Amino acid sequence: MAVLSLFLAWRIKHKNEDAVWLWGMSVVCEIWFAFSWLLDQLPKLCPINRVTDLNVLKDKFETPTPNNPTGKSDLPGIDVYVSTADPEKEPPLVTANTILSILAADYPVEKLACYVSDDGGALLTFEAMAEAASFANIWVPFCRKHDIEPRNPESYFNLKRDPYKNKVKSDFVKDRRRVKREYDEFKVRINGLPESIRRRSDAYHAREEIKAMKLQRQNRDDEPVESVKIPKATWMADGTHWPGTWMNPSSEHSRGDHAGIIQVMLKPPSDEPLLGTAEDTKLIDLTDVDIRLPMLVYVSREKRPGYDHNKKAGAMNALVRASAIMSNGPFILNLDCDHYIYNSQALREGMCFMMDRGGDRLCYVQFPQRFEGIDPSDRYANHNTVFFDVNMRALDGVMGPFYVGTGCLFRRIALYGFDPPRAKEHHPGCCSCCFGRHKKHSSVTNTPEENRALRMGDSDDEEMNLSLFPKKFGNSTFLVDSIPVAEFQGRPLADHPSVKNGRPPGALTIPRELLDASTVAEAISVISCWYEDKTEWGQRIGWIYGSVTEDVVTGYRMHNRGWKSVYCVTKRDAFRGTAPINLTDRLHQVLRWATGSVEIFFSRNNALLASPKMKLLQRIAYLNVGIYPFTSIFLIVYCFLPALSLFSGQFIVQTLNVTFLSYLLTITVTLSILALLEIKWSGIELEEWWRNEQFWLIGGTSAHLAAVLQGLLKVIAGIEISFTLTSKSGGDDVDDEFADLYIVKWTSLMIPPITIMMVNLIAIAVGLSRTIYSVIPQWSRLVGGVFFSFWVLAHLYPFAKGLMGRRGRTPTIVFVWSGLIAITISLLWVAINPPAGTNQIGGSFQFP
Ligand SMILES: O=c1ccn([C@@H]2O[C@H](COP(=O)(O)OP(=O)(O)O[C@H]3O[C@H](CO)[C@@H](O)[C@H](O)[C@H]3O)[C@@H](O)[C@H]2O)c(=O)[nH]1
Ligand SMILES: [Mn+2]
Repeated sequence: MAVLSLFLAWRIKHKNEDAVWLWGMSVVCEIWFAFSWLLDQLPKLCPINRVTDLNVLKDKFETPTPNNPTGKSDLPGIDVYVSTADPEKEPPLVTANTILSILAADYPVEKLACYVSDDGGALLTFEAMAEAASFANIWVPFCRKHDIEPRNPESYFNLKRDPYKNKVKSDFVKDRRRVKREYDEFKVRINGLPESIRRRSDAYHAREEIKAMKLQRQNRDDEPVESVKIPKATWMADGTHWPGTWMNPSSEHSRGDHAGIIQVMLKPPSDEPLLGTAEDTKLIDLTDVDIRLPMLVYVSREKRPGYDHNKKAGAMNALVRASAIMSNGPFILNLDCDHYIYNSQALREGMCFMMDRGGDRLCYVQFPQRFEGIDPSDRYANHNTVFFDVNMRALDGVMGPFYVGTGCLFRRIALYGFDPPRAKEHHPGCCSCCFGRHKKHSSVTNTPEENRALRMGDSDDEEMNLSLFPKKFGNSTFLVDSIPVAEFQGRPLADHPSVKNGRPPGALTIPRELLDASTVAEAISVISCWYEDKTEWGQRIGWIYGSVTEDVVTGYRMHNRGWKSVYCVTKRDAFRGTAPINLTDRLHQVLRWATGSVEIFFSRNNALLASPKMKLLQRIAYLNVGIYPFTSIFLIVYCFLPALSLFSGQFIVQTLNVTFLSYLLTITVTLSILALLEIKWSGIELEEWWRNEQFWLIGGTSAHLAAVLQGLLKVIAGIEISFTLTSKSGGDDVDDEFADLYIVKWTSLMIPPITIMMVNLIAIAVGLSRTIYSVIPQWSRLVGGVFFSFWVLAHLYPFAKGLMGRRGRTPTIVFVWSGLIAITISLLWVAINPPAGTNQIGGSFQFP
């Protein structure tokens, strides 16, 4: 920081009189870079590491005591939410596998409930989920019997390592073979679903048409028969109409509007273990294996024209309400449809923090996102390790990591907009980060039982006011009654007023008889599209609306109330998902994230407006999230500078003197040391770090600029921003796993980086030829420009590779456009500033 400020001061004082424009542009950019570097560095000042101890959790909650002689688990309930939106981009097989990994998770079955949100309302997804529910009957007990990992069948059966290692049970070989065969059949059924739904629907449709025609003939015997038009529909196997969309939401037959649908696919299990027998399935012997399955519910919220559905945030809020009525787990795990549970103990790991001493002040436990199916060289920095293993982990030492949309375990009352307990006792302002405390052991400890009223609202004195609940949460009394008004360690206390009404609030398990038709009907009413009208859903309650990165805002709101979050890095990855490895898809993903950031920047959720409960460093971290896309403007200018300097024969400084060079050297050396430190601390590799640098420039010059423009359009012209889903590959093609990497799809996002590359290449050529053909070649003048040009090009190398495709098949349009632009710029330059101009050949750019 010291060297940087001295350097900037020197730069400002020492104008390049020969090229003031070049000097001015570069100094402005450098000041911005220094500022954005600070925003990125400061939140890393108090890094910590955390470790969990699952045995302590077991000791405390699952060991027999005099009060609990059987040692029946006393862990709190968890509702798991899985979001999917389009069966074409998100293959139902992928979602089905995720569901199976959740149903098989190592957590007390009666405490676990799984909700699938299908924003497409597609029959295809619905039937795939039903198939998964049925396959779970063999898959889940098999996993329990043989301790299978991971519990996602597709990944498990594709494991490269020896499946028989460490397996002791004698019938493992036989069981595995049988389950594998079942899984293959399951896959065939899932993959055959689109065809069978189409055929079935066509058949029903034809039948209906004939019926209608007959009817018409009977009624009007003498009139000629006209053809009967019946709107096409999707038919379910039992011969009833599917109330959702036709085949899939993006098809021409539907605009995605549909009724609200809830289907309980697996009923809540019995409270006591249900041990299997040898005959339970004719396939494998399940003697002494618990064969119960967690509850599974399919939910598709209602969609109607004229309503803003608020993308994923809207879908999640519908689930929050429906699940409050159906199982009301005090904790909520959120997963994208492609993120499955890779470590069956993951839920317990998260619970370690939630149930720890002081854990009641945690709003969520975020797990790092880990990815599969990425090309070995990770060309576009998809693993994002610098973010997940440096920034997020470091932030854990302040108020906690951001919420990143998936792999996050929430406390339900934090989502409801309540304040953390003991909010008043906490002293804001003081940053309690400390440098000595490097290891925090998380063990589960007793806290004195206390009975706390929960607080809500911006003013500190606003006590809980029950009469305001319907206004905030909407009109469902079921829902309002399910809200705990007092809690202990995330669990509602038994003295909740609604107990008197006969419904156990926040019941850890719902008794079977409670999940009756009226409960489901109530749950359907809270997923209707008008339910949120004039309530605080999306404003202060639940997932927050108004940004395509709903995740960041939602977490921000909680930190803003004084909640803390925790980052849970497990030895064995907790969850794993997929990421787009195609350049275009990746750029669009980065574009969405950056646009979301710009939306946040121009909203009331800008970190500059944060509450005093937000710690300074945390605020800086959030400010950084909102501001980073704007760096693109300066980055693009800076990438053209070396070229401009080559064309003009000028440089950003008047002379390459000792002071300038030693500043440059010191800054480079300190930055390298810093990078080394981060690499050492986080355990990432140098290559990953370098990929991150490269993609920072690629994204910075393309997607981030577009995001700034889009964001400005939204602010100025009110143009809404859509959510472009990233396609998830089915992972089915074994021969060419990374085919996606080589597909070249044109997008206008590519124009700026291509232009930068071309201009820099031409500039090197121009500079080189001018030096060669000049009377007295001044090689030293060339060096600076060429060096920095190469530096820019080195960063853009993965991008260039991406344009080449596999066999160098790049759309000609790419070359035509970029060639044209590059030539125009060069010509323009030559016209303004002829290269042979004598006025510049002086000592202006020489080594001293
Ligand atoms: O209208 C919508 C749009 C999206 N989704 C779901 O949102 C998830 C994320 O979409 P994806 O295209 O996979 O986005 P990614 O860029 O991979 O996701 C990251 O970034 C998003 C914010 O931009 C977060 O919502 C995600 O959780 C986070 O993983 C998927 O499960 C979708 O099914 C919906 O349910 N409804
Ligand atoms: Mn995703």
